Amino acid sequence: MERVESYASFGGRQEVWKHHSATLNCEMKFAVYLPPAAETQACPVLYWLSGLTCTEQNFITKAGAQRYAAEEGVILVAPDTSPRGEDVADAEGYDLGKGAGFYVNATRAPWAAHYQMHDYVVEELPALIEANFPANDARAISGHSMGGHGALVLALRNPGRFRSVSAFSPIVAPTRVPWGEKALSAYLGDDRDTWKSWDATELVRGASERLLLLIDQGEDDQFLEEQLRPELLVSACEEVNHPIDVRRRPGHDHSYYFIATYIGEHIHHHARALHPA
Ligand SMILES: N[C@@H](CCC(=O)N[C@@H](CS)C(=O)NCC(=O)O)C(=O)O
Repeated sequence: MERVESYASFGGRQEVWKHHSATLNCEMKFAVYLPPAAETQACPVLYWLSGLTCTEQNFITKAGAQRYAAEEGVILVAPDTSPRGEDVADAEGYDLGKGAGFYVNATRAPWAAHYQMHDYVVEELPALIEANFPANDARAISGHSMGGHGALVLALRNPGRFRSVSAFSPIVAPTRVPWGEKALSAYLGDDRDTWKSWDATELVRGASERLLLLIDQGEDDQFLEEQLRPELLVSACEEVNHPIDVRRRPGHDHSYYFIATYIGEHIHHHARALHPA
């Protein structure tokens, strides 16, 4: 593992590391923000999953999250959004292949050789963070758009693994919208039954844990009606009495300007779960 960037930030450090991922079978970068509290004690970790086209850079350069993580004593970890490298399969378009791993474990060629983002984010990355940084095993997860889908699905698939979950502008029903249908058919094949275990609106129906789903959604988001459709998750939650809090924000779009406006509220929400009284 090698540190490739390091900056002072709000009394702590913003770093970027690269390492060989055994799960993804390639070299990966991830960003880690260490709050000042991490100099003297082990801190809990909030994992952030970015959206389509992003790398580990978008969140750390645009969301302004470091100020809140410093105040709350929370480590932030932001992985890349797909495996990377010349021998990693890719496709035309920004919504499949590199930059579009969808946080699933692919089962189909040519994707399965590297596209195992679920296992990377749930298993390999936390093990690496908890062994090499001043991190304890209290974990939370959040993300944006494709990464909001990732946060919801990873939390719902892995009860007990995360103490809290939230999302900005998530793709809540990938089995029913164009971005999701394109990615899931490529990574998993044409049998739509196999897609359901990667869809938050399906998973919530069988959830064994009642983790509150905190969601922020801009009402002027250009992807709201075709790709995101938060009302589908709200109905599924109502059917099974699963707690959900969707905060609709007038005037906000899909961008990091929206995320930066409300990220403090999300980090506060996670900090309350991560630092039990
Ligand atoms: N219109 C965009 C669609 C992709 C997009 O909006 N990506 C969002 C996540 S779904 C994002 O975070 N983009 C990078 C950024 O804003 O920094 C494009 O073609 O690049």
